Parts: sequence; C-alpha cells; structure tokens
Amino acid sequence: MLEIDGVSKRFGSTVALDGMSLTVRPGELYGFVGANGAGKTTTMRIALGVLAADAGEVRLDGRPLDAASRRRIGYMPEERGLYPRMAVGTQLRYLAELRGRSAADARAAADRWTERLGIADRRGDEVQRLSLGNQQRVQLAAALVADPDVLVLDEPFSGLDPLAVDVMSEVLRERRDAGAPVVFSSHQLELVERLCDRVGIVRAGRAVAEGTVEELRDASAPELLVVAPHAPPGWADALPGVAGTRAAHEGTVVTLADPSDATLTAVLDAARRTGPVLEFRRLRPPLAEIYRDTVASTGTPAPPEAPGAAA
Ligand SMILES: Nc1ncnc2c1ncn2[C@@H]1O[C@H](COP(=O)(O)OP(=O)(O)OP(=O)(O)O)[C@@H](O)[C@H]1O
Repeated sequence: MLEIDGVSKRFGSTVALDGMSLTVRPGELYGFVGANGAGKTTTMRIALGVLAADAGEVRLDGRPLDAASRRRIGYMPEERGLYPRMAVGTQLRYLAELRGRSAADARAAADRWTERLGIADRRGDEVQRLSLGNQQRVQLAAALVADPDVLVLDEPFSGLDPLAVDVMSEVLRERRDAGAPVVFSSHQLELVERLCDRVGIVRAGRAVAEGTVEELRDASAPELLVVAPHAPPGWADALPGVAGTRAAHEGTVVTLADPSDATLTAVLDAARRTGPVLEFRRLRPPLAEIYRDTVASTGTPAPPEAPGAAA
C-alpha cells in the first residue's frame, strides 16, 4: 500500500502541495486527476524521492519510504528520463542492473518487456530515433524492467495512439491483477473512468475527492432526465426537493436537492400534468462531469501559476 499523508511543498511563493493525502491499495489501479498545476507531478516526484517534501510523509506498506523501499517503485516521469543516444536494449538492461538485477536477469527482462510492448525490433536503435509514442513504450519498459512492487506513472497515456493505449492499459491491469498498487495521472477522464478502480481528484495541491467513480457519483447532486415534449419552460423549478433545472438531452435535467421518493413522485406527477412523458430516468454523469462539479464546488478558481517561481 502506498500512502501519501499530508504532504506539503512550496516552490518560492508557489504552494504546489497543501496537505496532499491519498492512498493506493494493493491490487488497485488508481487514477490521479486534476487541472494543470494542481500538484500531481510534484506529488509523484516526492513519492519517488526526486523532491523532498516540506511536511508530511510517504509510506510504503506502513513504513516511511527510504532509499531501499523507493527501489521497489517503478516510475515513469512526465519529463521521460531516458538517455536519447543509448540503444533501447542497452538502456533497459542498464536500468535493471542499476536496480540490482543480475546481468542475465536484466537481459531477460529487457527482452521480455520490449517483446510485450511491441518494440522488440527497435532494441538496437538509439532512443532518440524512435517516435514519441514508441519512446513512451520504452519508458514504460524502463519502469517495469526491474519488476517493481509498485507503479507510479505520470501521464503514461498522453500522446499514445489507440493501439498503444490498449497495450498500456493491458499492462497496467496485469500489474494490478498481480497485486501491485498502480497509480497514474491523466487528463483523459474517459480512460480513467474505464480503467481505474478508484480515483483521486486534486485541486490546488490537495485531494478534494477520492473513491470509486460510483462513490463519487453518489456524492454529487443526483439528476433526473425528464422528456415531456409539452412541458412549458420552468415547469419543475418550484417543485419541493428540486434544486434547479436546465434544458438538455431534448428534455429537462432536474437536479434534486432531496432525492426522496416524495420528490421523484412530485416531479413525475408535475411532468404528467403537462402531457405525455417519453422519458423519466436518473442520469449517470460521466467522470468528466463529476470532476467539473467537484472542482467547482471546492473553492474559487486556483490562482494563476506564479511566473518564474524559484525552485
Ligand atoms: N521546480 C519547480 N519550480 C517552481 N514551481 C514549480 C516547480 N515544479 C512545480 N512547480 C509549481 O507547482 C505547482 C504544481 O505543479 P505540478 O507540475 O505538480 O502540477 P500537475 O498537476 O502535475 O500539472 P500538469 O497537469 O500540468 O502536469 C504549479 O504551480 C507549478 O508551477
């Protein structure tokens, strides 16, 4: 289990992290989402020891991380940390050996992962000669080559073609199924919704919501779609238990302040009084909508990034 507990970090006058906390459990695929500058990369760098926290703690299996336990984490940095002029195979073997694997093990792992990720025919090529998407596959291989117990990946899906997205998704699921905690950041919320067991939403350096997509959905204001073609504008605005309405999906979306049976009945009765009701159902907002609502309801917009804040 990987725990980020109350971690804070400033860069000069910029508060990058302000008490960030999240937990990634064994055998869990965790999606880390938030606006540009919300603090995802900083959190991951601190977890990996690339940066030091000002306050708070990162624990692996209940113990504060140290140099030895950090070696159990496979990391894919956002800035991608490969040597551009080193051949793919040589580089992967080197990284595995650096993490304590024997030369034979390192070679076997480099061969296995390049095969698995569809870049076996590029083993002899310098990394800089590969397309960006293929460099990303090498970067994933680099995170996996020493057989880590935990995976921390910063935007692993950005810029990948659909087939590469499938390969990446499959590999992350396999690691999850093998019992590893796997956390990745992404702005591709459909993908996060499809792939992740739990999601953490961050805003301005702190986690503002965490749970399965279903839990996050339950925590947001429930909405009904009512399609009643003869209903006049504002027909549901004043009903008891209704927080607001808007026109959408060729009908009316009714946001409920109180999702009780009494409210549902009142809304349905009011709709039926206007004429035929073609549709009446609970809406299941996608993660993108839940994300927007969560971020909007957790404070004023984040201040713009301080230009040139000192590191
Ligand atoms: N080395 C640094 N020096 C100064 N400020 C920094 C540094 N690294 C990050 N920051 C600031 O910390 C804040 C958090 O940045 P971070 O990169 O963690 O966000 P992010 O959520 O990963 O964003 P993105 O989605 O754009 O990758 C931002 O305001 C950023 O400008």
